[in-house]
Amino acid sequence: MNRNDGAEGEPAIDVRGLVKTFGAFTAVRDLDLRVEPGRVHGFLGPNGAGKSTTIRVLLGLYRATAGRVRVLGGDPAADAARINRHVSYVPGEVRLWPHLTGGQVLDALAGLRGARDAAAERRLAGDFALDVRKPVHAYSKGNRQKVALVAAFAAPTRLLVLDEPTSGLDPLMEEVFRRHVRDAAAAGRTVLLSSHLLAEVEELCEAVSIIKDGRPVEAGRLADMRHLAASRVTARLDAGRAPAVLARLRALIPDAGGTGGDVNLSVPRRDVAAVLGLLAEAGADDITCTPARLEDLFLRHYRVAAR
Ligand SMILES: Nc1ncnc2c1ncn2[C@@H]1O[C@H](COP(=O)(O)OP(=O)(O)OP(=O)(O)O)[C@@H](O)[C@H]1O
Repeated sequence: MNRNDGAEGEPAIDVRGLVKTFGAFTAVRDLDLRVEPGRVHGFLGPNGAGKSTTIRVLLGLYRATAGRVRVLGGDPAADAARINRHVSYVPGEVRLWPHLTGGQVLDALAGLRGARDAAAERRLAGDFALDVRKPVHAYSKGNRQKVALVAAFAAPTRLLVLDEPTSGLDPLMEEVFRRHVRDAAAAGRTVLLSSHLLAEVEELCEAVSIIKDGRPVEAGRLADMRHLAASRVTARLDAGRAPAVLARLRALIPDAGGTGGDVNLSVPRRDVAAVLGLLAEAGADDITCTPARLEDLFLRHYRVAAR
């Protein structure tokens, strides 16, 4: 398989109507996931939402119960070995051969893949401050994760599937990780990133898919989602005038309310200018406007999931 395999412009990952059951339990239902080539795509959802299960189907480790799954133009259920030569995978909990050194693990992984870029491995091990001479059993969780990340980024692959890859990394190494994700995308590689670090997702991902209880709840470009998210507007009004001003605000924000003269509003972006104008005209003091944070949008989905 080379870069020209598959139809031109075909998504790197194209999942339609995926269902995965374990006995009577349905872990994933009716999931669509489309990841464009050369993009960093966030895959989000609360614990147990079905992210790792979906990823295992993409890698050919689990067989889909129903649905259509295409990875790099192929079917992982039929062709996992061929597809996975072009895929780097990092799980959240990295298990390695305990008696090998980090360097020997890198040798073994490259041997299994049949392709290697040793210079890139050395550079990455340096960036991640990984001592490859140590045996795996002497590594911390973070260091085991670094071995997997060095192997993943250094391998000459087209797709990186990263399942909570930074859960053991300290903030400095997390920054090194982000730099390499950006470099991978700049080099035309595709990244599927499952993460609970919403700031990481917000910084790295151009698009996200959010799932809960195995079902898709939101998918799209982050720029569009930011546009949909609401800004927070607060202000202090003269208590006597507050009821009249709130009545006018309700024409724009139906659930606008306040205690005494304090107002605290969640305002869709398109209404921000009108609301600020109205408050200024009403002589409000201490007006603040905090732009939409994607984290609020993500957490809303998480909270709904927790109910
Ligand atoms: N092999 C299995 N057999 C039975 N149930 C499973 C199996 N693997 C996963 N599940 C169940 O499927 C659901 C989805 O699990 P999954 O690990 O895919 O979630 P996740 O989104 O990756 O969660 P987390 O963020 O906690 O890693 C969970 O309820 C889990 O218990």
